[in-house]
Amino acid sequence: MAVYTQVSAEALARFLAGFDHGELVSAKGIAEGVENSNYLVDTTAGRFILTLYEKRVNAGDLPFFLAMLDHLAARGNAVPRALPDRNGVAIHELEGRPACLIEFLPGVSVSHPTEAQAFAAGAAMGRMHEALADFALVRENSMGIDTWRPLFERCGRDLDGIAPGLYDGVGFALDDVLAGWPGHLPTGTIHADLFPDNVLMRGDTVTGLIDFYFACTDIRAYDLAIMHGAWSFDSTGAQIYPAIGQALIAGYQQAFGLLAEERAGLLYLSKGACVRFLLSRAWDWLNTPAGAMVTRKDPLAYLRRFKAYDIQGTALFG
Ligand SMILES: Nc1ncnc2c1ncn2[C@@H]1O[C@H](COP(=O)(O)OP(=O)(O)OP(=O)(O)O)[C@@H](O)[C@H]1O
Ligand SMILES: N[C@@H](CCO)C(=O)O
Repeated sequence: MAVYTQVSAEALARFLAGFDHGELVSAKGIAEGVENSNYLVDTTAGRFILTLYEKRVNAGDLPFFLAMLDHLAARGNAVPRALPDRNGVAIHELEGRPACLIEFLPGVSVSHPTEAQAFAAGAAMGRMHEALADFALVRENSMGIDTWRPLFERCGRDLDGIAPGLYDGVGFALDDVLAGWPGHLPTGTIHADLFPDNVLMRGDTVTGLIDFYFACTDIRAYDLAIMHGAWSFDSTGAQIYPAIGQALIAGYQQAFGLLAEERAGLLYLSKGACVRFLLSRAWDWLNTPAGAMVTRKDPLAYLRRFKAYDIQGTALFG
């Protein structure tokens, strides 16, 4: 359960008093997620999400994320905006952490997406990229390709404590990805973490894209590659569902389009996404603070994905 920071009822009631969104009725920590502390807050005026930003979110980046959400919402994308208080301020401090009160969106995230759901989610990413084509702000990817070797070296031989041979396995994957990376592809503003748990759906309809706190400026097709790895495998990474990946790509292509060179680059972008999530999960596995109510995610699930991409190759993206 991702609640790193506890919020007292008194502090939350005082916080809400600054907004025109009713008085506190109830609040409970949300089980999903690993990055930030999230609470579901009911007030006399409705339902909201309270997010306290933790270790990986730099407070200085919040204006970028909130501007991106406003930009997308203004163009009809279903994304949650951070709500301003009576003074027009959206970024606050609560229990010593940066905090925002955020619109609640309906829908649930699916654990086993169907092809129709994958098509709809790919199309939602395509519409998001379309809407972001004229978004002017830039944010470097804090988990981008240049950070992978330094993070690998910081994890070092401790990786072998997670699984024997993991240090060599990650080293091989990293060398392969750095050699094949299609760094020439078009860039844009990307979500960079659009896993199934960050897409809210009702049936086959996308009702919300959430969790924009890795959003950045990077290769646009890398966003689709991240999605491919997250959606078209089971959670252990042992089982691949190629038709789900094809549906994602088809939905994206229909909504936004995909250049032939972007399609050709998807294999190495997807392998790169495996290295990125393998490393962040391994780092968290080795460094999760004692007492945090959070379920660590399995790094090995991304080594298995990497191996599947390595064996099956470009046929997966044809
Ligand atoms: N705006 C929203 N509307 C409805 N539910 C939301 C909203 N924001 C977050 N949630 C719920 O809270 C959960 C955790 O949110 P979120 O994914 O942002 O957390 P996180 O810790 O940043 O997660 P992650 O591990 O994906 O980075 C979501 O899975 C969803 O159930
Ligand atoms: N989506 C990420 C967690 C957020 O970085 C993962 O599954 O590893």
